[in-house]
Amino acid sequence: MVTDPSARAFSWKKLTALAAEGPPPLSDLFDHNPGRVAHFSLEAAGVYADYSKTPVNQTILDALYGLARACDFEARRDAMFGGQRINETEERAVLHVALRDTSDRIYTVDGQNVTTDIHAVKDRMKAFVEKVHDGRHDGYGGAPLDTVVNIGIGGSDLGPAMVSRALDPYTVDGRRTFYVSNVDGADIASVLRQIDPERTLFLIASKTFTTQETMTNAETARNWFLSSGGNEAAIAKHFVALSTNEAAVTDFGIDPENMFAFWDWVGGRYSLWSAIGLSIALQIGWSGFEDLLSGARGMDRHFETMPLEGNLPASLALIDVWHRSFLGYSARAVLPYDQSLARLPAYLQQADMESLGKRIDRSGQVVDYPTGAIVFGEPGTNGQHAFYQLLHQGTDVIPCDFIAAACGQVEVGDHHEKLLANFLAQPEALMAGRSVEAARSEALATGKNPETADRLAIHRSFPGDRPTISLLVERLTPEALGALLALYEHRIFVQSILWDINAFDQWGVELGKGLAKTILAELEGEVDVASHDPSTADLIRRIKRLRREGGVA
Ligand SMILES: O=P(O)(O)OC[C@H]1O[C@](O)(CO)[C@@H](O)[C@@H]1O
Repeated sequence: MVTDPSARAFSWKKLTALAAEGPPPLSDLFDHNPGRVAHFSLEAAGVYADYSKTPVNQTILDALYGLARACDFEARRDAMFGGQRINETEERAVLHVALRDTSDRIYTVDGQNVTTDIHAVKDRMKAFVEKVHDGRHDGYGGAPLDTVVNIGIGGSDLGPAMVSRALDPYTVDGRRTFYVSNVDGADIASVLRQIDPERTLFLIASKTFTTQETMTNAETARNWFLSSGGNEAAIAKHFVALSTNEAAVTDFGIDPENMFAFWDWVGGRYSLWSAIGLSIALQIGWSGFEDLLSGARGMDRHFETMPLEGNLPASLALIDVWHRSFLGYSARAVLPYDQSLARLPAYLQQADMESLGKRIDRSGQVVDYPTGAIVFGEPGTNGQHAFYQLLHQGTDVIPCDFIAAACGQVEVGDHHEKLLANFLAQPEALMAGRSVEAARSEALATGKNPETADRLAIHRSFPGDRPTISLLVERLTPEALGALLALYEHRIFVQSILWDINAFDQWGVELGKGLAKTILAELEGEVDVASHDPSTADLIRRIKRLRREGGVA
């Protein structure tokens, strides 16, 4: 589907040849060019990225830029901002960028202005947040609605839940926000135990309003509300829908007046900027939510206007593709040195892996190169005491994103300096490593006898040469967070351009969903289970028996 496949093939071949020479050792790169940081770092919208500790030199970077051009980077980027239906398998435009644009620019899809609709919903959201905050919209008994429970899953949960946690210090006094996602009843049960129905606003967040987990939890919340003092008339005050599907919202029993809409051109995993972000706005106030949007807008402007060579999301994406498709690194760790970003890895798992976990290209052909990497992570320093052993000494090379804010949202004693010291030390250690000889000397220096030092040296050595990208903001404000998230969104999009895959569909989630429906009927009834493979059939029978014996079925 790229306009000039031969140019793409030429660039791909060139990069394959460069990779075959072996990635340049990081220490050599710094030895040859001590000023390398200035050439291999960029700043945009308050986010600084140092990618000098990745195995790229100017020749490799130029070849990657060449590949991006051959893949129509600019045209594809412009097609997104232009509202073209670049999500080809769902025949949808991809315009989450329009949600955060406060300028007077008009975005269109098929010639239809979508900006007016965006403003209309935002105006309603703002008015609603203000009414809840000042008590004009109160609970059925006249108490303030100071508790929000967002019920959603995937993009209708991960983005808002991650932002809500990240911006906790910006919470309007006295407000509490909970997120329920899992169909496991334990999830909603633990939230219901902590809330008062008279003070709680339930946001039922679902793009389709058909998702099994969300509808089940919404039903449970409604039953609990009705059995805990609320009545049918009070539902209108306490239940709000965030969705694209008005018919399903009405069927569920929520008045369309209590629905905040968004549109099919907002992908689920790109939806926190839409009505799906209502829980964030209720938590931090409307102006805080606008600051989040405006930070993202800053990154959008940079991404849309900056030529390839200075373009931060594009440059990081090129390195990702170099790592994944040419050097064969199959995973990437996301390591925020910031406890408030504890849910960022989970959010990025959906954003990245649901977008890039594809093996069919845009022309319907099976690709012959690796695409999306496995994304995982934990906040530093916790991860250091868990899986960093493998990052430092394991057999796989796993590129890492290290993320930090120079100033803590909360500065307690010297905690933040200690956090930052670790944020700086780990990438240095991953790059520098330690030779067997240095490990032996260190063992001797710590009092080991020569025989023990000899024996342990190899175990205490580190291969080094492990790539990292360091991302730094001044402080994790709503603006900075918005910019950081938009950076990741565009980085994912650019990778998809280079791989010629659709970053905006998710057919891979359908098969298991469908089968679960069939199995549910079998678990709940006396239906024959012979239609499954022998292993699944045996598990179903075994579970039914255990549930009978356990007294729950
Ligand atoms: O918002 P909905 O329609 O309930 O969907 C939730 C999630 O389910 C998916 O469709 C598949 O997991 C995601 O893309 C989406 O974010």
